[in-house]
Amino acid sequence: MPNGVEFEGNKVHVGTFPIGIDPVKFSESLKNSKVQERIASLQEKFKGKKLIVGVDRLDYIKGVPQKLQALENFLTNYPEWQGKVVLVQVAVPSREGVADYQHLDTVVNELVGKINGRFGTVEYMPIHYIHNSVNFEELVSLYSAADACIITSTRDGMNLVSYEYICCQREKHGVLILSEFTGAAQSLNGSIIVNPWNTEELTSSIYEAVTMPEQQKALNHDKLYNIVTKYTAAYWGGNFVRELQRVCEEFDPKKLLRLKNDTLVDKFRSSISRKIIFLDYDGTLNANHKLPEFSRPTAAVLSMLTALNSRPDVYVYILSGRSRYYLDKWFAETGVGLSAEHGCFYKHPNKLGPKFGMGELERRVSAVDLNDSEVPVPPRYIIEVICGLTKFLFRLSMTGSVSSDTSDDSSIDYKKKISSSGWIALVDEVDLSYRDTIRPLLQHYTDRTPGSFIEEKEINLTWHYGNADPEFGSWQAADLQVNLEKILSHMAVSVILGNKTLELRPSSIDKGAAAKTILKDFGLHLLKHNNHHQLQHKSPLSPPLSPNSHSHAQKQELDFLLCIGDGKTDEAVFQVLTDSLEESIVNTCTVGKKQTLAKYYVESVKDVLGVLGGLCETK
Ligand SMILES: O=P(O)(O)OC[C@H]1O[C@H](O[C@H]2O[C@H](CO)[C@@H](O)[C@H](O)[C@H]2O)[C@H](O)[C@@H](O)[C@@H]1O
Ligand SMILES: O=c1ccn([C@@H]2O[C@H](COP(=O)(O)OP(=O)(O)O)[C@@H](O)[C@H]2O)c(=O)[nH]1
Repeated sequence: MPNGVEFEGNKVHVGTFPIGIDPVKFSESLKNSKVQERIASLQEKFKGKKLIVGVDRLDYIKGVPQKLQALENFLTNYPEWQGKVVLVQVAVPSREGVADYQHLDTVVNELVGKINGRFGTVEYMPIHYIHNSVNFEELVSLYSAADACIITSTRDGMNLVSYEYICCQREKHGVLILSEFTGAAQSLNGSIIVNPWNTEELTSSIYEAVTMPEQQKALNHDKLYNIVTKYTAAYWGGNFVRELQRVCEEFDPKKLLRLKNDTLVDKFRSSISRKIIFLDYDGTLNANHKLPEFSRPTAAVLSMLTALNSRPDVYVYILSGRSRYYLDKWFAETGVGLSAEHGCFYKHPNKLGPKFGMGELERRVSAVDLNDSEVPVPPRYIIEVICGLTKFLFRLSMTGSVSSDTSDDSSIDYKKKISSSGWIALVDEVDLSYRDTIRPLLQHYTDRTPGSFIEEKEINLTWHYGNADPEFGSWQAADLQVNLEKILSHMAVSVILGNKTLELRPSSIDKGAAAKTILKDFGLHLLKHNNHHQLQHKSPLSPPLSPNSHSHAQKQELDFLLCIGDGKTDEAVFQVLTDSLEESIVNTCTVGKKQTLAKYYVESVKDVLGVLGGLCETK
């Protein structure tokens, strides 16, 4: 799940930072002679009785009436404890001008009167009610003298009283009864956790607290004390600041450099080896359109792509989430390389010829040529019925696969399926039935979100809500995402958040995998900075190289790479390029300032076209 949002170049990060107390302040105060005297006097006063303490603001979230009712129930159910259990309840006045709080005050007063009237005697008063704040020494003395502390909040962000009580119980090892609805309940393992709405459970917890054997109390206390003295207020502060620094370092828009056309052109001009250009499509080469099928490339884009790709040693690829259908339809005339459906399929630029990229081992195994009718296929939202045929043909393409059984070489990371139209499938035995599982849910949201629609590609499914009411569409998308993640938790399918889209694709493939495979098809010696993609090139034909010789060899094979993309899916490409290529070769660039793995940014699609135009003009 995402733990932050980005808005207009700022990042808002959400984390959990449980607050603590200053334990030293409490332990020091217990050494104070006045406090020691007060503790002794309280012990004397309640000698022979179990003293339970409650300390709350008189707020309706603190569950004070629930606590009193449980005490009444306890004294009723366990009459042998009448006269032997006392509750000292400190109720600090809060928001006294507000009607609800005034009502709560009345309810609590009546309950205290009722219980004291029912069980009280000349010698015994079950509830000592202090409707006031108490000073620190008195508070610490009460905490220390009490055999148990009871907290019954129905909602409470943290609740520090629980921490303070434990801190003052080094001697007695008193029992903590703690509502499950407090933040503290998440950490304070060793307390009796209760639901304050369940009077019977609360009643039993009081019984358990007053009868708990000493050994058990000591064990529980040790656990609790360790937590309270480790996760202190100082720890909280340090943790929070560290996290703040980490997030700021990770997301520092100042570190992101603006891509300078002149510098890039200089690098391009001085390149003497191969040059690769990876470009995303939607949002990079074309501003978004409300309907995907209308977002076709302009003549200017097509002519720049053609011009760049026809230069010797320049290889242009469009790495897109689009279907093969649209990519072929729109870019065939340019001859550029393509990757469709977020890495599921790719094809090399026409000028490299049909067999380019097939390694020695793969060449030995004949790739079954498919009928070209397999591609292009119109997308489902245009002609629904074709889907079944697509599925069938896709499975057919699998039969032309280079099976791992036929290869004893681990250097082939993906089984490539190649069609006569040049497309290579990186998806390996994808079980397309995931779409049948997901489709009804997408349809459910489509029916309820006017303007939304489902785009069916060969492998991926995309739910578009760009035409829906913006607020309602985003609301529905967030809801759908939660539901999808529940269903997909046991499936190898991922949800990607796009521009007004939710896309479903096989988890094993992304644009980064396609980029890496393309680089490997060029026979590049990829560096191994980390294992992000775990696809390491190990050609049986090339001897192992040291890291230095790798980067040297790499520069001879490729000395300029430009990659521009605007979306989250392009980040996977930036990651792969950063990990596997020599830094001086790579120019990664995102569109719009944001948190990114790219080194550079440009502001807009117009700027991207400016960058490409600059390269086209290079002599
Ligand atoms: O990887 P990309 O080339 O950026 O493709 C990503 C998706 O692009 C398309 O959707 C986006 O563009 C549409 C047309 O401008 C727009 O209506 C939609 O809101 C965008 O998300 C395409 O329809 C998807 O299949 C691609 O995965
Ligand atoms: O008479 C009193 C009783 C309690 N407290 C303090 O009030 C705080 C209550 O914090 P808690 O997180 O338990 O609840 P909140 O009132 O913030 O919801 C604790 O630090 C108590 O020591 C106080 O200052 N005076």
